[in-house]
Amino acid sequence: MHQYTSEIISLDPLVIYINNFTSSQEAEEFINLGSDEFVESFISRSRGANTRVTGRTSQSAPLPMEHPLVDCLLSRARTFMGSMMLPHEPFSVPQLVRYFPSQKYDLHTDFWPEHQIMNDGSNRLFNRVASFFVFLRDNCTEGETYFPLVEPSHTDPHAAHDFEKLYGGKVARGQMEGEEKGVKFKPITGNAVFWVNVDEEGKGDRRLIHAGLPVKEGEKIGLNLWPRKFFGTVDDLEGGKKKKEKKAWSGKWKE
Ligand SMILES: O=C(O)CCC(=O)C(=O)O
Ligand SMILES: [Fe+2]
Repeated sequence: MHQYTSEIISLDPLVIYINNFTSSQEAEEFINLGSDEFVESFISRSRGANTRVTGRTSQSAPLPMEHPLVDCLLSRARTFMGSMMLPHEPFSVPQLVRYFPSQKYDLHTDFWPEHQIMNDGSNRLFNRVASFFVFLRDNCTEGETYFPLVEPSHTDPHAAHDFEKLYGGKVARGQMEGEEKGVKFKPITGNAVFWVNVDEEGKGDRRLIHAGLPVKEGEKIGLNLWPRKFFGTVDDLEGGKKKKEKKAWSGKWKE
């Protein structure tokens, strides 16, 4: 039986740190399962073709969902989510992401501003209701995952300066334009960050913008798990009418 522990970082929006979400051995096995498949990362746009952009310079690789180890991890993630996920709601294909020195992923959200259409012919709409980002290889300096708009929930404001001590250096305050802002998570093999992207009505929460900060030295590998939630069908949305074309939106915060 695999054991992990969790710590709430922020209640609203909900961000949870998970210790030992995978063992180091599992982490290496996930890397091995995907490492032949690495290609330059692209950004999945709301509409239109996926594109390569300068804001994401990493490589990505899908993991085979039917592999018993991947299936086991997805069940672990499903159990973690409890009633947030209905039994018929699936995960997207898990995605490894790898960074070498100076590679990064600029600020973006993991949800789409417009729900996506399932490609199984059902016409159901879905979005990435939450995200798990699991650190699988931490052989690097810097390369933290940074959330500029998430402030840690403190019951005692005087405890703020003890922040790093509180989380044993795994979580630190971030900086933006010279000011202390948000939180950043240090890559530590096996540990994960979980957050909720989309509310019950299907509205995305832009406070969850985040970035993979540039790796300074070494190599960082992470794994994205994206639980999908269904929000009706195309027919509910359009009332049978053809929808107007909207400008593609990549989930990127700024150009
Ligand atoms: O590499 C990171 O720290 C974050 C990666 C990420 O946000 C993503 O792949 O969507
Ligand atoms: Fe992301």
